[in-house]
Amino acid sequence: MSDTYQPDGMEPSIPRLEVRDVTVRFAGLTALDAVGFTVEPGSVHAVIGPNGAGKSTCFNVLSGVYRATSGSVRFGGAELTALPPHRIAELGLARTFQNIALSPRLSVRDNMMLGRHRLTRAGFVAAGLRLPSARREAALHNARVEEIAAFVGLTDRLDAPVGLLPYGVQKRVELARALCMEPKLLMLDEPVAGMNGGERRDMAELVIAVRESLGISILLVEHDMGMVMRLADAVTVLDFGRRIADGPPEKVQNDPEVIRAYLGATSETEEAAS
Ligand SMILES: Nc1ncnc2c1ncn2[C@@H]1O[C@H](COP(=O)(O)OP(=O)(O)OP(=O)(O)O)[C@@H](O)[C@H]1O
Repeated sequence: MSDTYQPDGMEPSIPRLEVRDVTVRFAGLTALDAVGFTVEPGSVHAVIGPNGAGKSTCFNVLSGVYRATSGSVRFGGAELTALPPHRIAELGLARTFQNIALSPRLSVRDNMMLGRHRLTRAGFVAAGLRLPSARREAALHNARVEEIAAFVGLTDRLDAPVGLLPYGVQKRVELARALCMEPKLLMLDEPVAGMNGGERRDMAELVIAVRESLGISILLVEHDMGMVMRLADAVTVLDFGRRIADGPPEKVQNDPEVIRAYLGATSETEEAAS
């Protein structure tokens, strides 16, 4: 991993993300019930909770995939709740997905180039005709992709088709592609799900490196408690769509309602399995 990676073309200021009273209803089911939290600039903020608590719904609202029934999400001066996903991405929110969402036949380089799409100025025609301006721009994007690949430790995989890479490396490519968007807020949906111990440690180190090198905010949904407690500056806990706790990890970890929600979830799972 290189430590020379620097922000590129970013405004120096990272906006605060303010989620206020967000409610999402699906035909009779309240997936999020007046949920609120704030992601401070440059912090790592985790959203945790038992299965079905509303974590993915929350991510989907922030990235514009789902529309909130009510409530507000502000990123600096911008209200996000009425915006489509590509506009939210343009404002500097980039995300990864719980299930890998890469093009498996394309190389790592091409998948990362797709992440640069919103930053590409040359029009379709100029690019198609290979005009000098478009070629110069492509070269700059390629150089940036190589820089980011070096940072996340993917240099020797750049030309490999993503589908042939081990799972842990594919998750790393997803994160690299999100970084290619030059985000101000990086949203990671279960970044270590399905990984073995070594891969988990590598990913945790990478998240720390992103925060330290770039100073961007990171919002994390994660089941791995060890990872959350180690990485997060602040934790929001959801249960049945409601926020039941919010604060620094050590405070949240000892909160009786949080312990009850997790123990309840465990005993229900055990009952279902028996
Ligand atoms: N598109 C949808 N249509 C209907 N119900 C949905 C939809 N998406 C989520 N839900 C419901 O909303 C609730 C919250 O789901 P969500 O996936 O946000 O939880 P989660 O905390 O991410 O769970 P997990 O940890 O299992 O991923 C669940 O009851 C789920 O079934």
